[in-house]
Amino acid sequence: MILVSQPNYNIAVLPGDGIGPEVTSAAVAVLDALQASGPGFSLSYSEHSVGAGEFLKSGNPLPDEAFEACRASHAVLLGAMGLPGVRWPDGREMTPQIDLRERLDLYAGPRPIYLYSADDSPLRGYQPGEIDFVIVRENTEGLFSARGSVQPEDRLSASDVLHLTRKGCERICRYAFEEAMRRRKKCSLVDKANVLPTMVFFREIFDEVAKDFPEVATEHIYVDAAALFLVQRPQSFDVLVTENMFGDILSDLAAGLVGGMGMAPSGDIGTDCAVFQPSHGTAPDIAGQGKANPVGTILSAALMLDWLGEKEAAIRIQKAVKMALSNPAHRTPDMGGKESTGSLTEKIIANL
Ligand SMILES: NC(=O)c1ccc[n+]([C@@H]2O[C@H](COP(=O)([O-])OP(=O)(O)OC[C@H]3O[C@@H](n4cnc5c(N)ncnc54)[C@H](O)[C@@H]3O)[C@@H](O)[C@H]2O)c1
Ligand SMILES: CC(C)[C@H](C(=O)O)[C@@H](O)C(=O)O
Ligand SMILES: [Mg+2]
Repeated sequence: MILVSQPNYNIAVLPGDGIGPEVTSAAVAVLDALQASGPGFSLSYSEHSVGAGEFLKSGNPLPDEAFEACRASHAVLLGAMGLPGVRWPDGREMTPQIDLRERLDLYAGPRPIYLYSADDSPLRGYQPGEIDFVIVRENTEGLFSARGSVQPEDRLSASDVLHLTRKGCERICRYAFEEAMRRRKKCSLVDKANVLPTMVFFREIFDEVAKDFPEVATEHIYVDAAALFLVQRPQSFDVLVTENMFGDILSDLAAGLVGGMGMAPSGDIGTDCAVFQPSHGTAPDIAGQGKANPVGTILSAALMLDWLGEKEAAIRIQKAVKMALSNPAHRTPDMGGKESTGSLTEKIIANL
């Protein structure tokens, strides 16, 4: 008898705050159902407390034990972190997701946007799949790198510096072009090179990297126009690459085109470490009520499997989501439906 060993992936699960625990349990339930069908690999989980709730307990929103578990795992599945009332003394919220991105060097933030059903979009006339693009957000520098900046005590002014490096711009552009090569071979740089010298620099590097990808069509779009075109003609986009803060803002706008925050998955990807989480936050307005839309987190789990190399399993989850959503009644309240987080998850599992 020949025993073939199958890979086992250790997944650090960070439920976090607000609806985070509800949506991560939904994604883990889908992964469990997938595992039960014998996909040729196994998953083991370790759960860690992080976020605003953990800060209130221990004084640290990202305890060393949780951080080390993330570093040592094959991948991390995160819910959401932060609560508007829990802040550092300088007034900023606890945002340990940024610490994770920076400390683990998770420089690429792919945020795929896909329309599952015409009625889910506030835009008229788009059929399923006709809105299909990915925002590649630079995750470790840009305006966010100013977050620890010390402000003058006189309270007469305040400033944050937008910092970009050649290394950071090159690697995010290369990631975006590689993504475009796997997709429809178009890459749009979203910048503000009409005003900011940092963005002239970003554009120069984008154009340099583009030379290595002659098959990919390119364009430069100012970020304000990009917001307009995303609403007016989202079908014209394939891959958009942009600075950290611009990517944060545009990815919420883009989620709105396909049904809202609950429909938008994301990855935070480094060279040998990655975190997967929905693009949304902790939604304190609906937390603990079973109303959270689990789709973004379930699709993030699919991105995780894809990144681990389990592409077939990732596609099975994406297809199960597609089939479940093909029934218009299968919607949570944010999308006008009556399903709970748990009942929609069951519908997805039934289609696996
Ligand atoms: N990645 C993260 O962990 C992350 C992302 C964004 C915001 N936050 C934090 O979350 C808190 C709330 O922020 P916010 O209100 O600006 O953004 P949010 O994304 O939590 O909520 C915005 C709106 O979308 C709705 N929504 C979000 N996710 C949903 C889901 N899965 N199902 C149904 N409806 C959903 C909310 O009910 C709310 O109306 C803040 O503390 C913020 O810092 C965390
Ligand atoms: C909570 C916040 C720090 C975070 C970000 O801005 O990166 C979130 O909005 C996101 O989009 O992941
Ligand atoms: Mg955001």
